[in-house]
Amino acid sequence: MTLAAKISLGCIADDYTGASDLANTLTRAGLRTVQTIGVPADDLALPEVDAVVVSLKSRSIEAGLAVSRSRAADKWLRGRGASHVLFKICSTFDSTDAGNIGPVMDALRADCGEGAVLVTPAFPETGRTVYQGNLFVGAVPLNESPLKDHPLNPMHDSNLVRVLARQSRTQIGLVDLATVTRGADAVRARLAELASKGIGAAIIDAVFDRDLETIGLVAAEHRLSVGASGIGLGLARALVSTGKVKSAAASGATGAAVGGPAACLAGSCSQATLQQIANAERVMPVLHLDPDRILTGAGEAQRALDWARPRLAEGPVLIASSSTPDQVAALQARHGRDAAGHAIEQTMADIAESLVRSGVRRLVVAGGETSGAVVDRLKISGFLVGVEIAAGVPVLRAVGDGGAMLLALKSGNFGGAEFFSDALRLMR
Ligand SMILES: Nc1ncnc2c1ncn2[C@@H]1O[C@H](COP(=O)(O)OP(=O)(O)O)[C@@H](O)[C@H]1O
Ligand SMILES: O=C(O)[C@@H](O)C(=O)COP(=O)(O)O
Repeated sequence: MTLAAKISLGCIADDYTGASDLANTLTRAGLRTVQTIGVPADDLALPEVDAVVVSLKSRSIEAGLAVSRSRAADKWLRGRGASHVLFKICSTFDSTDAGNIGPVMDALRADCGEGAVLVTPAFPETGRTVYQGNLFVGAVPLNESPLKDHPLNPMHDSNLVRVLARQSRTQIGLVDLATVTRGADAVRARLAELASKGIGAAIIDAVFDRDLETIGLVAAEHRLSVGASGIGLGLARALVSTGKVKSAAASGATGAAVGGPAACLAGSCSQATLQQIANAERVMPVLHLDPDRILTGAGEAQRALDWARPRLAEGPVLIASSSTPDQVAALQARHGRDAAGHAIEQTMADIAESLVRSGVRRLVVAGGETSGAVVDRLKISGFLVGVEIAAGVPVLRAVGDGGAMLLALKSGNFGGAEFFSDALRLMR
């Protein structure tokens, strides 16, 4: 990989949609940013950039593996000159008591010798705010939000000090909103106080972007932070305001139109995606996969391809495995949670691979794990960030040898009611 100058900000994202969300935020804040899939190969040619977001698919894997992959990414980023690394997690703190936020944070902290790490999933633009250590999704606490029904990591506790303490070996403190409101010096003093007590990480409250700017100023003086796109925004603005990065036009990559057939794949079962699929039915053909047939190996991918191929010449199609929480729970009771998730993800990857072989060059994928499985199968090595479709979701242009291709990787919870047609309109 040819990165001429040293990078100013290194990021490790625990899933691919999260990575594109962060890359979008950094780009819009003026940082020239590239998203890589995994730790880049040495021969990957990329333009000169300020920030690199290494995308891992480490959110829902065994904690030890998540740690080793994250450490490898961290080593690579620091080797390219990144003095600060942001570990990008989900704005809804998606994790279980086994990890992987705590174990990865502990390992990265030990590697860089950080005192107390600032942690916040706040991302006000998408309604994620943190107050007194409690995460709110819109107007409701995390444990009352649709995340309570997530297929892989249902979230039942909105108090992140408690949630992170269950996953981490270090004690977890709190930097409250009153302190953040007093400014960067107050945050610095509180963080030093926590570190002096041996507290290794602190959830920090943030409700507005200005809170994240304060947090970013302090975080940028440290080696490591943990959070979602909001803290990315704060870090990027801090790097620009302190002159460490010369702000580029916040445009994003353009490029020649790609054209050709377009398809959408949805594996997210979030409330937002279910609504987006229902709305897409009015404007494009939609095929609902039968999850039981996927689990019993009954040729569901082939059925989907036979359905899609003759329709592609007429316009975009959407193929969805998504079901309601009751249906997800019933399927998982019959087949097991991990087996169900894995089989459906791999079927989505099978379908994506065959669609691309059939000429599809514009692909919208809904769901973080689903996007990970699809992008891995397509062997894409990285993305340049294009225009924003919705908060947290940019158009992505694949880099590498696979030919011109545009993708949108949508976090299950993101996007407006007409997301699929909004995306396709911008993916030319
Ligand atoms: N009908 C279904 N029943 C059970 N699990 C499903 C179904 N459809 C998709 N899944 C699985 O649910 C998980 C959704 O996660 P993900 O793709 O990350 O979406 P999100 O972005 O909403 O978190 C994936 O593992 C996917 O394979
Ligand atoms: O921070 C966020 O909410 C997103 O960037 C993200 O990580 C979403 O994860 P998925 O919903 O699993 O796509």
